[in-house]
Amino acid sequence: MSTLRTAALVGNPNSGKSALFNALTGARQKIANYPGVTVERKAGRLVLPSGEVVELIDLPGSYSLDPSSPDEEVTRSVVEGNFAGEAVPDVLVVVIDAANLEQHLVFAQELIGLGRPTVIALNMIDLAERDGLVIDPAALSDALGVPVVPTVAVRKRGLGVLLDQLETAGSQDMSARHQVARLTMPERRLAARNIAKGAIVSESSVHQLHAKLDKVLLHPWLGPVILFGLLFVIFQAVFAWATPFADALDAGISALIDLARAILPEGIIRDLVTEGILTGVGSVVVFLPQIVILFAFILAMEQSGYMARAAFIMDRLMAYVGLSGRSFIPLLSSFACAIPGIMATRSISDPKDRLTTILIAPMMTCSARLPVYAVIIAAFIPATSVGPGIGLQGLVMFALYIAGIVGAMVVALVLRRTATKGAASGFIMEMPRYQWPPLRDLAIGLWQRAWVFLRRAGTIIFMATIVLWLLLSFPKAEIGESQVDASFAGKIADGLHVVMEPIGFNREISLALIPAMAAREVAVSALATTYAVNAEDDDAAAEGLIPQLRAEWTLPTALAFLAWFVFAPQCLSTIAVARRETNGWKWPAFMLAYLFGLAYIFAGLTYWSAVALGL
Ligand SMILES: Nc1nc2c(ncn2[C@@H]2O[C@H](COP(=O)(O)OP(=O)(O)OP(=O)(O)O)[C@@H](O)[C@H]2O)c(=O)[nH]1
Ligand SMILES: [Mg+2]
Repeated sequence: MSTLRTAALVGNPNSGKSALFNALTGARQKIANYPGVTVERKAGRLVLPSGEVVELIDLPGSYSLDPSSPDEEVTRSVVEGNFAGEAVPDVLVVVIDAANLEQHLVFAQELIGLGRPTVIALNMIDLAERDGLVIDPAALSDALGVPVVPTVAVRKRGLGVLLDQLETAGSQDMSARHQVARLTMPERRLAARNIAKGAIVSESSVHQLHAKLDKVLLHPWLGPVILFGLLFVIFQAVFAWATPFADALDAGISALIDLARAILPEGIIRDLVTEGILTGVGSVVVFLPQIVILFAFILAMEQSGYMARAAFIMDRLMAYVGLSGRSFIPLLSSFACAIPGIMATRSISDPKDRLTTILIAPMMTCSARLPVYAVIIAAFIPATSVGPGIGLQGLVMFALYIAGIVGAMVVALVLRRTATKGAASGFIMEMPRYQWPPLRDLAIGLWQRAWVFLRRAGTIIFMATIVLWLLLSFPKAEIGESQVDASFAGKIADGLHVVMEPIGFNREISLALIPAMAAREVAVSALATTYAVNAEDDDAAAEGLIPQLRAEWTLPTALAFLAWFVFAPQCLSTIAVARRETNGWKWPAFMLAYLFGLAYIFAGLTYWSAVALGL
């Protein structure tokens, strides 16, 4: 039982609670410029000027204490002290957006009305100033009866004063609070308008540029064209810009392998290090530059406010398949990884909308597929240009991403008429303001992404590679027999190959699919290790994965392999999260079955069409 005082950050979505949480506790919670980023309660610690340690809780944004979605339910239960194992927070830090004063004061009053020690963080004061708003915090404080501290969470401005107020919050005068508590919703709205009016000293309209920007970016047909154009550019960049860095990494790994060969005595250990660890893990690590480039774009789009516009543009498209734009943000998060994507569905209020979104999230191309796609594309798709500045490789990558999206939309359409039948719910999302992505946040975000990727390489991929190498290396082959044929892994692969052969998969692919259930990238490291073990001598092994793929695979097989990865639910953690979020095995089992079914069918169709076309 902790005896620390607790303070909870509450307020409307996108007011900067998590940014403030990070600034106060040194944590690295995800922040992004659209509502609904935080979906769970998160705790951290901060130290007051007196030396007292306080537990700070970051909460999902909410519009009222009357929850309309699972994430808002978390906020209410924490604030009201009903959250399992947790007492009522001692202090509420209500975070409001200075440039959206009127809207944010509605919920703020409801919170003040609870009659608990409360401090208001008047956040984003910098954006209010940029937009030509001058606000008088003292007037606001008088009207609300609680301390108001202007802050800029992302620049750590105003934090000292905020901490001082937290220190003394326990001795606040509560006498005026009961008046606020009795207000009805319409009365609160009216009061919010009046209080905001009274606190705004001056206002000039410099919104014009942003309004013009919205006219273009949200235009009925120009908007989608710009969005798809942008996605297109992103995938071109992923290939074009990454090459020099990837080549350098590749050269570094080859040098390491040569070094290991030179210093280690011939034997099992040397083989494990060169064929297993360095070849396997290295084959995935070379994709770091592409991952970083992809995320640089995603983070910039999130922070600038464009992502919410993209959701708005997609809303119409999503309505056709029975989903709302609300699903867009979780689906978009799934491009990084389906796990946070599925968790982000907590901000969807309609349960059937939410379930459908969970079920299709794994079809969004997560970043773990990037190495798989990239290695096959590099091996089989020529690096030619199909137009000014348009490379064929980037185009194929773009097509694979689109295939996932189209597949997901078709499945949603079918599900919404069958398993998760229901009408599409309306879309209400406030558009965040545009702003330049803070460079520091961008750098931190990229660093985190790169670290997640490298950590996977160092843990899951490392372990899977070692296990696979052992299974591939024993029992030892007789003279004249291939090592893979003789090995345990070879026997396992032979079994699975019977099922996979009709869709053009060879034995190495069949084998790689098994460890890839742990993480998709393992498919690449598994292939690299298998070919390295099978190579006749060190020189053949040193050639690298891509020449070996070219030598061993036909083009139809390579294309079928890509099609498989568009659909296959190749990652157990996703299934586990789906189980947690749907409270049972029914839906994850359904997800597993339909995704494997689609993967098999589409890989097969791709293979047979390619063979028929004589590719
Ligand atoms: N300019 C400026 N931007 C800010 C400030 N505080 C937060 N932001 C930005 O506002 C956006 C939203 O911040 P978050 O901390 O994710 O907001 P939140 O309240 O946690 O949002 P939810 O988790 O969705 O409820 C991010 O893009 C931040 O970089 C601020 O004081 N000034
Ligand atoms: Mg947040």
